[in-house]
Amino acid sequence: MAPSHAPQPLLKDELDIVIPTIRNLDFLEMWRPFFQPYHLIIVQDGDPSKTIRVPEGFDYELYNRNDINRILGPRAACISFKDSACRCFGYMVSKKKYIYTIDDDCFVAKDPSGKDINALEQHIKNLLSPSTPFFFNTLYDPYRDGADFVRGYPFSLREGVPTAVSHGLWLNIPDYDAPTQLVKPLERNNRYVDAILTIPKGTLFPMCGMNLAFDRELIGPAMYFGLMGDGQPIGRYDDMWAGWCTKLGSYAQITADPIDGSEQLGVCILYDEMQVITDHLGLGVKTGLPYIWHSKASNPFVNLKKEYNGIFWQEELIPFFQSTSLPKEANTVQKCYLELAKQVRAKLGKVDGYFNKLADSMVTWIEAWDQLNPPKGGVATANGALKK
Ligand SMILES: O=c1ccn([C@@H]2O[C@H](COP(=O)(O)OP(=O)(O)O[C@H]3O[C@@H](CO)[C@H](O)[C@H]3O)[C@@H](O)[C@H]2O)c(=O)[nH]1
Ligand SMILES: [Mn+2]
Repeated sequence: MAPSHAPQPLLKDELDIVIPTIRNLDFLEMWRPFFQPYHLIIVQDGDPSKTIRVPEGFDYELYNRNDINRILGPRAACISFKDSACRCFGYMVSKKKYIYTIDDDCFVAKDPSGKDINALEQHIKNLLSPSTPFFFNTLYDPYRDGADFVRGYPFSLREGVPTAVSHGLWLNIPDYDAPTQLVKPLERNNRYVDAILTIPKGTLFPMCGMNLAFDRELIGPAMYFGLMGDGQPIGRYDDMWAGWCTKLGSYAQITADPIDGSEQLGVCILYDEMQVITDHLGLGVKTGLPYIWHSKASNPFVNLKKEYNGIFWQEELIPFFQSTSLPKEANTVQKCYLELAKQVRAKLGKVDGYFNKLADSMVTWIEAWDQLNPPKGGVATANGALKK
């Protein structure tokens, strides 16, 4: 037990750590100094009859497929089986403001000085400091110690905007797709870049779920990791799908009512349960530090089988996301997401019938999210109805 004068770990009671696993949780021993004060939500994938041992001393809740089916009933169909996408169930059942998700083959990395990297602490700093999506700061994150806004950076934009997502990176095994893994089987990432960047507005990015944190109250309902894995024609695009939707969902382009003739930029953000589209404020997404040490290269041939449709379809998906805009009535994350599901069905259904199923799952996800996370003052009932 830490002495009472010891500083409390940042966001100790406001953050859950979500871990998808089809293996074991031995990796937690290495993370114990950093993770032990926090609550874990373990999503056990695969055979629910298998017992996953959680190392002593961790405060956790563990859900297997039987639990997911029991809690969500028919809506459980939107949670992937036999794919790391199952992790998003943990986002839904959490009651905390922040989420950190990490894979079970990711370990504590060392910085160039040889010091263990507390990835969780860095993610929290990233989320608690603003982002700068509207104007690029060439000296990287201006809010870090030892950095600032450079000359020519507009003072009107230096307040920055709330950060919704913190995307960490990986030393050793990088998150390459199967073709790249196949041609570069021995490549390891040994390059530690001491930088945190805000991803500019209107720019999509390939979000990896291996080492990721986000503000659940700002963007949680958009963090659906899609319908992947068992029974689906695609896998290992779970985090990519969520990243595209989330980045788009961060900016609800208001196509109506321009005030001064310019396009209003609006987002759906939650302020104290009030949902506000705010002009000129977006939600920031940061990438860069912290690094984790990724130890396991999954099998590139197995990955190729899972990914090939994603590699093919993404050439149509990216233009879809780049050209999508949301109506001004979409004034909550849930409404943004449901509008997006409509457009997925209308515009991607012709790419492949799978996208009709995915659009349905997106709607089911929001229904399940609202079932488990009723607005304050309402009580969720088993069938998802809201009891006042
Ligand atoms: O069927 C499954 C497979 C895996 N898991 C758990 O998910 C994570 C990631 O698994 P793994 O380390 O095998 O996969 P990678 O290729 O290294 O991961 C990258 O690809 C993404 C897949 O979408 C993933 O997010 C990336 O990090 C581990 O915790 C497995 O135990 C699972 O639950 N079910
Ligand atoms: Mn891995």
